[in-house]
Amino acid sequence: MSRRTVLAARTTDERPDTNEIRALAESAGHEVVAEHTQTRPEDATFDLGRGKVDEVAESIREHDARLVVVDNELTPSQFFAWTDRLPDGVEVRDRFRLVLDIFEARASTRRATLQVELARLQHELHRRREVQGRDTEYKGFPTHDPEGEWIREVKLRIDRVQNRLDELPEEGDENRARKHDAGFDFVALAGYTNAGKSTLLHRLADDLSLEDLGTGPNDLAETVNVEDRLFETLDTTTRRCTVDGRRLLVSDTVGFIRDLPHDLVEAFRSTLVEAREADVVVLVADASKPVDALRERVRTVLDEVGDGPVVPVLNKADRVDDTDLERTRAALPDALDEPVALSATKGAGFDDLCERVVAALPTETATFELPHGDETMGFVAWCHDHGAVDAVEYGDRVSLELRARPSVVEQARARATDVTDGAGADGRA
Ligand SMILES: Nc1nc2c(ncn2[C@@H]2O[C@H](COP(=O)(O)OP(=O)(O)OP(=O)(O)O)[C@@H](O)[C@H]2O)c(=O)[nH]1
Ligand SMILES: [Mg+2]
Repeated sequence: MSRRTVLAARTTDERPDTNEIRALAESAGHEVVAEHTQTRPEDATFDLGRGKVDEVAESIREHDARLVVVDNELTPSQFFAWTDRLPDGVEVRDRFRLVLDIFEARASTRRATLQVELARLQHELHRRREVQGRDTEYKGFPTHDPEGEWIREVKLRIDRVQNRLDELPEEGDENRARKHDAGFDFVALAGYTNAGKSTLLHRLADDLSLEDLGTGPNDLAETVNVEDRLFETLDTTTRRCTVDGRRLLVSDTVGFIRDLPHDLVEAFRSTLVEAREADVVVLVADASKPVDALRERVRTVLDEVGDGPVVPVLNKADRVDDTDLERTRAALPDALDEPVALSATKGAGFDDLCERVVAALPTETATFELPHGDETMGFVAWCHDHGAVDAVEYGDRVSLELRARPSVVEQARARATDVTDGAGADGRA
């Protein structure tokens, strides 16, 4: 529900940057009418100082606001202290609850809905544990629970949701191995929320007019028309494309955000596995962000994506001039390779990206020489289906150069041996 909203943000040693929390509040559908910031250590009662909380309360009256968003994670007691200090009927959201609200509103698949439910319950469990045994009676929140009954009840609900999640069909390791053997390479797009991952995925698949594995026809329109809706994608979408003869399964993943609440990260772990298990991760960053914010965002994502090859992308290059782009390039963490500058909406930089992704894939090459015959033709067709055939020549014998995943090349060698053995001639692999 949309509400007139006042923001409150505190950081310990620098002026708080409210851009992100504002974008989050707006993504949740709220109208931000005022903001109040403070630089100081955390106050145990409110997080911000008491005087600042009173200033926020005053601002709420003045602007007739109904909601306060605090850009930190509040403890249960801070949460209730805020509610007590504000005019009646005004609600409080901290960063966690706001992000959860957005996730809840966006969840459109059964998996995403259950994952959000799991995160909410886990958070509830932590809160209950925190207030367990305290004397204070928080509004509507029982604290006297000597038998631990409320905690048991939440745990039961967590088990129930977890069981339902476990029952959903998984893209398991077995499936992945089968697709690898069939010649598919896995590429994951990972990045901060709103960096342009979904736009890039659509462009990659559409530009090459390749088969779409299961996204609705309207989701591009939705993605492109709405400016800066955070956490647009909550479930993994996978599309197929062929680049330089290699067949890729490219997955979009849920976006990251600074301080993404731990319970949410846990709940969405299966989506993140997509990035961790990929052959190559394309790390998408929004080049139009200020350099410091961008570096921080890239680090946040890097921490989560595992140790495999990473191709960094500076997307939205259309929004910055060359000087700024160079500055951004230089500011990326040293551990990263040179980034690819790209515009997913304008379609620039795709050739570079494709080249870099293919170069990062696990690859082996082999040359085969085989006798003419039906079996060899079958072998040639198999190679085309499972990898990139860089050359085929039909001379005295058929000669073929294959470039593919090492496991595919291994299968090809076995098949070539069968062909030559069957033909009673010697083949060379
Ligand atoms: N100017 C410009 N805008 C872009 C570009 N790529 C994406 N956008 C816009 O950035 C916004 C976010 O794009 P998405 O593709 O939804 O971002 P995402 O990374 O999938 O976001 P989440 O699903 O929330 O993690 C949309 O409004 C896009 O139109 C680009 O290259 N240039
Ligand atoms: Mg997305």
